[in-house]
Amino acid sequence: MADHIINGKELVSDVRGRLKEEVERLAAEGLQPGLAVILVGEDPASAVYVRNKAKACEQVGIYSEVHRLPAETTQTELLELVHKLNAAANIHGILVQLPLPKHISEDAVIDAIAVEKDVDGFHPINVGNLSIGKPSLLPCTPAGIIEIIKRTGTSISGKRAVVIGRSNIVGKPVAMLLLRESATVTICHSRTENMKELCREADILVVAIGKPKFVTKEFVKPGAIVIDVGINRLEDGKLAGDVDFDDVVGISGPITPVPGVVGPMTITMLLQNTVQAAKALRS
Ligand SMILES: Nc1nc2c(c(=O)[nH]1)N[C@@H](CN(C=O)c1ccc(C(=O)N[C@@H](CCC(=O)O)C(=O)O)cc1)CN2
Ligand SMILES: [Mg+2]
Repeated sequence: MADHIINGKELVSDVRGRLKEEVERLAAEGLQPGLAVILVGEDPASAVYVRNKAKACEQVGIYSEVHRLPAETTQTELLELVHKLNAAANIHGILVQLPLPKHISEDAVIDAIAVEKDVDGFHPINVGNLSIGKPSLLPCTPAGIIEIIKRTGTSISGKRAVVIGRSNIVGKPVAMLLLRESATVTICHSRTENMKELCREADILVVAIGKPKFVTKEFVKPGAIVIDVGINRLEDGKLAGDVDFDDVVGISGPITPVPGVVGPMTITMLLQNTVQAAKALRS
């Protein structure tokens, strides 16, 4: 593999190794971080992500419990479970896997999670704290993206960063985090005019638009770091990112393949948030 293809296995095992050591130190002090994950319904992709989260917890020594609820679960029943977990002393992080079935309001459920246990960083108070630069639990995919960029040795301060996508889970928070690192940030979306030209100015290009192979080499400034957040299942069953990797790899600087980097790093940041929440709740 070309040396500018970012190696997710190496990155993830390094960060998880560090977290495992920290969890061991906390255990010696009598604290075991605990995560509760709630999965409603039978979405197969969500089931895989939840299984991977539980496995990752086990790997680093975090206690985890998965609450698998039927698709017909009412919003009231789900909120009751969230309230119970908010009060549970052995649980420091609560995560409700998204998407939820249509009859449940995601906003109502996220609002019900105790702010200090919101290890997804989706609660409006955590989102607000991120935007005004106060310490908070950060959303996992955006936090992972910053970690990936830093670990390639790319400096962010003063650089032009373009984010394609304006979702609440990825596009907006990653733009806020890049701004916090003193990048000059542009957010592009479906209505953006001259998107290729804007992207070609980017030293850092983050793509989270949900369209397979949308970004081709015409979008990329030579040497730019390219972070692909897309996970698109193609008709042949293969996964594709939002970046046309084969087209872009010859011109970009460090680039993330899909699968293998952003997804596993997202789960790693969830572990990190759970440890952070456990330490904050203890003190
Ligand atoms: N409550 C949340 N729900 C969702 C989130 C989230 O951060 N919190 N993000 C996504 C799903 N997600 C985590 O929950 C997630 C998606 C993908 C991966 C991952 O490891 N992807 C692999 C490919 C996996 C595959 O084969 O399908 C990769 O990129 O290498 C991890 C987590 C929406 N919901
Ligand atoms: Mg809904």
